[in-house]
Amino acid sequence: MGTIIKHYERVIYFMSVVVKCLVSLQVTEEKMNRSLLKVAIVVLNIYQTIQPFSLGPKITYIPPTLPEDEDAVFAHYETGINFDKYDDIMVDVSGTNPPEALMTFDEAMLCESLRKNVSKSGYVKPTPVQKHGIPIISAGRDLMACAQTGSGKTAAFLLPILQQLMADGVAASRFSELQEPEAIIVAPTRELINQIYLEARKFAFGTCVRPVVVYGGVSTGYQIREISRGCNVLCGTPGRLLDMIGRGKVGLQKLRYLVLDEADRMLDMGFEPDMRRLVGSPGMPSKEDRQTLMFSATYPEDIQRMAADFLKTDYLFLAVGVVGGACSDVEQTFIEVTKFSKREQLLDLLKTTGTERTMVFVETKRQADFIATFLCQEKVPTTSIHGDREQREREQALADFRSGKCPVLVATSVAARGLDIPDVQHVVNFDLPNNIDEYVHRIGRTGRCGNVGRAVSFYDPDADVQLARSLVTVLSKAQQVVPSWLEEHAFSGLSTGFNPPRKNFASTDSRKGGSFQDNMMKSQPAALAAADEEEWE
Ligand SMILES: Nc1ncnc2c1ncn2[C@@H]1O[C@H](COP(=O)(O)OP(=O)(O)OP(=O)(O)O)[C@@H](O)[C@H]1O
Repeated sequence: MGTIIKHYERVIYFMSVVVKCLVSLQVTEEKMNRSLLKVAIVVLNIYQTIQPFSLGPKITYIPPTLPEDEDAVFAHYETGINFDKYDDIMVDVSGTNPPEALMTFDEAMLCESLRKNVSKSGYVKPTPVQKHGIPIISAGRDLMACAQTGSGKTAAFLLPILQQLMADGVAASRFSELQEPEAIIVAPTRELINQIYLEARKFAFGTCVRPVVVYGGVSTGYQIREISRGCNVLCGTPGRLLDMIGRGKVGLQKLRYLVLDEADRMLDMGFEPDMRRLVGSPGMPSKEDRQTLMFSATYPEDIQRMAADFLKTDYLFLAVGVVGGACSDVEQTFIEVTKFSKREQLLDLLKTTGTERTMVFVETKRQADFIATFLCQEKVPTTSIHGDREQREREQALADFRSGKCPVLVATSVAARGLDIPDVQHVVNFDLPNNIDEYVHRIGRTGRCGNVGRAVSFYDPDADVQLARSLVTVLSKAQQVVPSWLEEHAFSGLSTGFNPPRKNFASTDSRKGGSFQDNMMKSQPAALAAADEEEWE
């Protein structure tokens, strides 16, 4: 019986690979007729259903070698016309004796090579989270920070850490079996941690500090070799990090900094046990003996609990902007649709956006494949990213989207969280998410770093009414026009029952007594519906 299942599985696996190839080659209607396409999609669906039960092939993927030339390392975003508006964002720092904020990068007293790297990255002026975060971290304080999407959180923690490591002249012992990094950075998704690594690599360029990244979907042997070549800053997704520690490749004796980025997402994705295992790993310095930094877009009760457990009692709390609020540089529009009209509406919309980079969010992996195939058929160069695609395909999809070869990227939420891709002008919520935090994160893929962007959401009254109130609140707080029909839905009574506000959400430090309760902003704790068995890390 087992053998029959294995054969069956192999056939289905083989067919699914063929379908995926056809999809990625953008096979169009002329080459493959519609009925064949339908059969192909059914096969793919069957494969996706049975795949979780199979052990799957051994992972052998090795990512392409990164270019070493300066132009590639320092390729960056141009800051947008609204970059200076960041200065008007409300900032709240609480806790005892916070250090003074800095106003310029010069005041950060960065060492020469780091200063040069910051300038080559095109950074002229720090963003608010950097102005406040850098001195707090440099002063050795633990930090819990909440700041809006695209506002420069990564550099806020990387710069002071790298500065300290460079000032202390750390250098990784090359070609040693066991590496003992001074800093560990954890983030929930492969793409996000890779992005953080690229930023670290950029700022550490030409210095002795060596960052390394580890995440799922890539050959473990390859990553072990990368670590053994020297590792000062280890960036990783939770599972792979624990794996490397468990295999004795990474020791924690020298650890000075522990950074948990997108902490709320890590909890939503069920990584709390992994986080607790990490801080309880043998050799992990106690919280008194390490500096712990947590970044989160929201500050619900479970994050406060984690902050209390992981951070020193005198940690500082930094809130930049409306926590959980949308970036006002994104123009948000809503179109009332029915489930059956969405596809045609999407096509109409994409015809107006032309070659501008557009991310289309859908709820499920199946839907992502289906919509991407549909768009390719309609001659819109499209690629897709979700947890069922192999790592090689995920990285290729991002590369094709970045380069503009495929200006449309269809994605599930989890795969696209935290992505920082230049020139994403549009975000389309083909399916609205079922919680408001997710909505804010998705639309934050555009309008980054002072640039303007546009988000269009398809609102299906049959499916999305529970989100209406939170949407109205987000729109009003971001000074956007609220359509009257959306307001009607929001206050129709239907909206309330299904969308209980998340308790204890505070945009200020809960140790002050949670003075500001922003109930309207929240929906269910984000046990992500779209998460449907995605493989994140
Ligand atoms: N001071 C600065 N000047 C110019 N560009 C900056 C500055 N700080 C950050 N950036 C750039 O802005 C972009 C967004 O930064 P980053 O990804 O750190 O944002 P984020 O706050 O982590 O966003 P998200 O919450 O969506 O993950 C990056 O491309 C980064 O290099």
